[in-house]
Amino acid sequence: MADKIQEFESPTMNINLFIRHPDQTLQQSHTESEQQILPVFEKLSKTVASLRKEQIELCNEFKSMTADSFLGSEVLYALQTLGEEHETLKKKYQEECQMLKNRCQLECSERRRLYNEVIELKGNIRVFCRCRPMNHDEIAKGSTSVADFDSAQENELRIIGPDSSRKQFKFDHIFRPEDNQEAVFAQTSPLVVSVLDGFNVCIFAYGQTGTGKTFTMEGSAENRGVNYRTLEELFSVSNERSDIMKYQLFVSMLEVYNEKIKDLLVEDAEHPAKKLEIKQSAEGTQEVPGLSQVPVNKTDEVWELLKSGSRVRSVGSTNANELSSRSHCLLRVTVLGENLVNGQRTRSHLWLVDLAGSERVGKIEVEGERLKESQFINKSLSALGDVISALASKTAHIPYRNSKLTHILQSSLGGDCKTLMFVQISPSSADLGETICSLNFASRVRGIEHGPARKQTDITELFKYKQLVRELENQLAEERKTRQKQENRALAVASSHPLLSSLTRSLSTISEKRPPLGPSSKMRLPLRIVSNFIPSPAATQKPRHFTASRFSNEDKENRSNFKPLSRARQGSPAIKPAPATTFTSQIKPKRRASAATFHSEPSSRSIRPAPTTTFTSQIKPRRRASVTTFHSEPSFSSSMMTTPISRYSAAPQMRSDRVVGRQSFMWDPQRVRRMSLLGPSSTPRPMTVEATPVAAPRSSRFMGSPHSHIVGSWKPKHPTVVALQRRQLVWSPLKYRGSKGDRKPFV
Ligand SMILES: Nc1ncnc2c1ncn2[C@@H]1O[C@H](COP(=O)(O)OP(=O)(O)OP(=O)(O)O)[C@@H](O)[C@H]1O
Repeated sequence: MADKIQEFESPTMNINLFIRHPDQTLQQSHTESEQQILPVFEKLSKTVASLRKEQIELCNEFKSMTADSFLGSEVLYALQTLGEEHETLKKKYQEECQMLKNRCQLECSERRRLYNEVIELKGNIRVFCRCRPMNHDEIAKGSTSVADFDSAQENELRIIGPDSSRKQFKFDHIFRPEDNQEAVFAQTSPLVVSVLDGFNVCIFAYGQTGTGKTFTMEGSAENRGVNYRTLEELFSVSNERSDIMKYQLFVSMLEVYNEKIKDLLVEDAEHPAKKLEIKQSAEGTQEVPGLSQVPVNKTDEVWELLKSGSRVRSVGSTNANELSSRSHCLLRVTVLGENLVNGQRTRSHLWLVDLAGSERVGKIEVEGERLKESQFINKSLSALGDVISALASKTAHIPYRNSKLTHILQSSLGGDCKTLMFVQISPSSADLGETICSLNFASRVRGIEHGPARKQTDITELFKYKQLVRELENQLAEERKTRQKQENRALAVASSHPLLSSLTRSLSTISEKRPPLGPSSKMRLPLRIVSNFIPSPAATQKPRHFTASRFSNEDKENRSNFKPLSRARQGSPAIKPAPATTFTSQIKPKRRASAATFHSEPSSRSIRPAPTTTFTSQIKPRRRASVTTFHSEPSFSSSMMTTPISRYSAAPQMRSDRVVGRQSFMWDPQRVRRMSLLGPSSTPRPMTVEATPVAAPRSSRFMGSPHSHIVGSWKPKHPTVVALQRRQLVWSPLKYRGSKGDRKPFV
């Protein structure tokens, strides 16, 4: 039994214990009962064996088990499908994200591009004019309104002179006295929003004291101005864009008073801990280390902040304004932007500037401290004018550092920055002079942005004409060569024949005396004159005559009459008209023309048809004309004819205002443009301007006309020559000579 027990290793201890009971007495006593236990034991053994077998099977089964053993094929398929779907969706999501990212980038750049285009079209420098209502004082004193608004022309304004003449001004927008702050901001908001797109923007209010600069920029609690509305708009737009953009806005407020910078947002602005200076950062931007920068998150906190800043601002009483701003107040809004999709970050500034009054020192009768303030104000406003002028003429050096005002605004004036100027005016007849000055300055600022485009057009035209001239030159040279060869051949044949020797000699003599095929070297290139004279269409239509009743600021002719930004107003010398003008240009081939000389000739000496104005050109080969010579002939009736040069000649910025006798002077279009902006005069422009210089005796050297027989005998064949000759604006002595005196060569 024991052996049997040993034979079977019971799977359970209980069974073993039961079988291997050690008590011998029990063993003996149970001997009899063994027979009874045996069948049970066998039964149990069988059970154990079967269990053991089952266990082995289970073990094997377990060992051979895989994932498939647990799941049915449907479940597996479903899982596989889900996995694939998951992968597809993940891929799609990633693609969508990429597309969104690209779209955001595209939208951003597209928005920037479109906005840039609009601004480019409208001009990077935009000018809005705002006329305030008449105040009680002015009405009480019996002043009348000089501002005449045309309901049909929204952006035009006429100023009525003392003699009832009207001077017309045109701006990007004109706000009338009845226009409220909301209307003003509606026009301004597109520009301010571009700061959220990463552009630097500068908005400034310019004008005489008491015309509403502070009203426009700051406003009052009931009539909030551009500053507050700007921040309100920035909050609103940044909220709209919150799903793709995150913005942080900071506000700084400072004033430039007597060329010193004062932080208006510190506790004790009157006693600053440190002197504030402008420093250039590593990125090249202008920073004011130590200037407080307050983060702003909602409109509620902004108004109080702005008010606290303006309370500290330097104001003083002048006879022109009870609370006159004696400093330039600058509010800077710094925008930090982060594109949540592509992580792109931007940092841009918006400057909102309330300039100090631009009135004349004499006008406000200041002295002492006020006078000193006014001088500083004058200086910085002049510097601002210089910067704008230099930006317009695209000169390499922009004089930003000439004043604290321009230096601090350096990163926000010029380049692809957007600039908006509010020119503020008073409607009162008592302020007429100042109003005209402000409007003239604003017109010049507005005219600036169209400069480069005009210049390009001119360059294209010039290039076209130069090409034509070059073609003509080549053609003439070719023809001359061929002709020379023919003559040489004929002479050689003639000289080889004894009977013709005498004739050969005669021919040689004739050949020497004979004119060349084309015009002589002196008059060969009349067309080169086109590089100097590209008369404007107007020049061929009607004379320019500025009178008291007609002085449109649209007319670029009045550049000659520009007044400066400076308040040191002086009268500009009026240029007296000559009764008639003959422009005689002597341009020598292969030399460039860069200067002009005027000549005046008494009528008695004139040999040209009296009623016309004649351009005589002499061009010598292998010289580029560096001097263009002008003659004025009193006998000619077309005294008002205007050419580009004659226009410039009338400009005070030419090195010679008047032409006396034969005189040469250089002119530089950039200088003309710059000086025209800030010329020496700042008084209202004279009502009459003549474009023609004072007549002076003409040099006899230019009295003679090209030889008629040459002109008459030479007929150009080349289509370019023929076409060029037909052009009205190109004067050719050949054409004139061929006219037998009955044709007017230049009208
Ligand atoms: N468009 C307007 N509507 C109503 N009131 C105006 C308007 N413009 C200006 N004013 C009022 O004219 C007065 C002078 O305006 P403001 O102080 O803004 O002039 P300013 O040009 O800033 O003068 P300064 O250069 O001396 O600081 C203020 O009382 C102002 O409320």
